[in-house]
Amino acid sequence: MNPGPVLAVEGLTTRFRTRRGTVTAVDGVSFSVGRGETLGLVGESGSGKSVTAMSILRLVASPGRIEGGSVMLNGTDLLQLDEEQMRERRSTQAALVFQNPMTALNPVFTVGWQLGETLRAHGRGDASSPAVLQALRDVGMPDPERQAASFPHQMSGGMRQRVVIAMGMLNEPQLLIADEPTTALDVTIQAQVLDLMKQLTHDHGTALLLITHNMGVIARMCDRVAVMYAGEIVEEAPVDELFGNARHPYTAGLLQSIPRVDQPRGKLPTLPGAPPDMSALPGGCRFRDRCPRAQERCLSHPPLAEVGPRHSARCWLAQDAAEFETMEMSDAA
Ligand SMILES: Nc1ncnc2c1ncn2[C@@H]1O[C@H](COP(=O)(O)OP(=O)(O)OP(=O)(O)O)[C@@H](O)[C@H]1O
Repeated sequence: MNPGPVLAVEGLTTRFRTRRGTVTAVDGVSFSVGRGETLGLVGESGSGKSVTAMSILRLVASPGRIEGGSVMLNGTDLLQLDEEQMRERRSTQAALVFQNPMTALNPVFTVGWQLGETLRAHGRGDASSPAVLQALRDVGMPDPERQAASFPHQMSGGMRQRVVIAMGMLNEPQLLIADEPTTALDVTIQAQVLDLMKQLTHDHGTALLLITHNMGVIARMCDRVAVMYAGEIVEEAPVDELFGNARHPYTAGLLQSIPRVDQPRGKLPTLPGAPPDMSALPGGCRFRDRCPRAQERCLSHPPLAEVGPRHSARCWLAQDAAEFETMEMSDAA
């Protein structure tokens, strides 16, 4: 039996209707994440990554509204549930980790008490349950008894993020969404927290949607990558394929902007230009104005189409090249 993906997002569209105009932050986005798999969602600031995450869990606040698509979590469309059913799914099947752990932690209660509350909400124990100390041990806390009795402000940023991950994993969710989970941490701590998430999701078979603007994080963590630009997915591929054979000029640009150890400080290549105004999107390819390879044809909007095995790109040139390669292969056969 094929159990299907844990998360399957199809045609997700979320808009903000503001006085200054309508912003289509997420525009027909589709992807899926399987059990134990990590999908990276990468793109520059403002490309729609966080709104995608919030839309999946129906946490978009007004004036934002999900206006189309489906979000299947284990075969159930979350967009069709009532608020009560949705709350239940959020607490039992999915967990969120944000950049700032203090958004998930309450400053006036001890860490042990807060972990206990998570258990209690599901009738699985309380602060005195051995599961609390075990959860802290699982995320590599050196002295779980002492940490359980601590308040969040008495911990370092890295330790707090470990507590949030412990809290998220306590109910063994099938889906974990992590939005820039390590951006606020020191580089060495970042690596430790990422490795911890990788190990926990691997051990529990959790599907992980990892949002970041950092290609280095993607390389370290992901099985597959979806690249977002101006509200759309512009390329998707397995991680090695994307790094070795990027087909969309935007992805190629992002890859060039990865800091390299042999690069003198301050000489970071960045993508020239800026993303389009999301309330006045141009017709055609949205990357056109920044694209070194733009042509007349890019005035019409390219679909996201297959350019190789498990590899798709929203670019006319990439699609032409893929067609040419297929023709050459069939000629050779
Ligand atoms: N409350 C809001 N009202 C109006 N527009 C919004 C609101 N929240 C988000 N947006 C718009 O939605 C778009 C996508 O934002 P989003 O936060 O998802 O980007 P992002 O890729 O996650 O960026 P970052 O990496 O900076 O978090 C942006 O153009 C933003 O201006």
